[in-house]
Amino acid sequence: MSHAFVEVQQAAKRFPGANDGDDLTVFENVSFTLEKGEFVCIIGHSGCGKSTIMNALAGLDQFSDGAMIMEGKEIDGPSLERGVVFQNYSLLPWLSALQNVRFGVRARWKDWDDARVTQHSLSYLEMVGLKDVVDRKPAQLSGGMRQRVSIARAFATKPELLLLDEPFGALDALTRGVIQDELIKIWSKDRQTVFMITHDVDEAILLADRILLMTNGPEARIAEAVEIDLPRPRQRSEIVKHPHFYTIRNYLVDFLVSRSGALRTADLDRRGLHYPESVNPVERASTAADTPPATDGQPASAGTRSDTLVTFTPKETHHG
Ligand SMILES: Nc1ncnc2c1ncn2[C@@H]1O[C@H](COP(=O)(O)OP(=O)(O)OP(=O)(O)O)[C@@H](O)[C@H]1O
Repeated sequence: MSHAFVEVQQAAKRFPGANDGDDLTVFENVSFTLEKGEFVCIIGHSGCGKSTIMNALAGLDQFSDGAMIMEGKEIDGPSLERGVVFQNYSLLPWLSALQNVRFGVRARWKDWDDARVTQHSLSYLEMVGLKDVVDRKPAQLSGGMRQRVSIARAFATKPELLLLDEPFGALDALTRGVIQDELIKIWSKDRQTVFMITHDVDEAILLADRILLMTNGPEARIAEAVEIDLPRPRQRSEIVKHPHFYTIRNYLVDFLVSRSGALRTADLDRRGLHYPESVNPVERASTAADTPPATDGQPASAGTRSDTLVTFTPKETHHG
């Protein structure tokens, strides 16, 4: 029996309630897999638990229930096999860009001599366009440059699983576009497995093989996985011309604008649970639970269970 590269099984996260109140269940029954070499994005409204899932995969947090398995072994703490890039760069401020990357590379390959560590680190800094500023400290770099150092550091250590928590969230649109292109370039070369949080639908379509859609929290879940089968290599200016691009985009936007809240409301009603009125105006406004959106082209399959894969390209049927 074959197993996925990473499997999250029936995960839930609960926090104790304040002042002896009820526990807060952020999410429940979250199950998904990542195949080796796959680029998977997860989207959902603030507070549904995306970072909590990512931190658990990084080994920095634990689920209240459920299991996480990578290559047949339970994840029970941080490991060099799992690299993380956070939104806030997390560079060591007293080290130069090169020293920051060298730090990770040195920890990964302890038997490499200094020249090899430096050469390997420089090659990744060059890939993200920082060849000329490798001796600068983080404070002497722009936000975009700092994030490129973080990405170079994460990829240079060649972890088997890369976890990216909104890595471009703090960047302006132009810089974001440039670094997305660099990320595609570097991922195309190494084909590591990537799990990325983003709030940007266009970014998710540009980068992902699959996008996991989370309903609103508390009591969130993964409602669907959408397969992005636009041809690679993808370029921002080209994919918008693909006949499926806007169908996929409309589907995702509709999920975020209405279905993510409506599905949660339906889940709570089904279970007889009640939370105070949502502070999320989008959720308050939503009504059409379980109704796939009207798009200019319907997906080949659609549903509302976490194991539902939504595709927009009808698969070829082979006869004989
Ligand atoms: N230590 C804690 N105690 C109580 N609640 C917590 C704690 N840590 C996180 N939470 C709650 O868990 C929920 C999920 O947080 P998380 O950061 O995972 O969400 P998210 O989907 O990543 O949000 P965002 O998109 O804003 O980053 C939030 O409602 C948050 O308030």
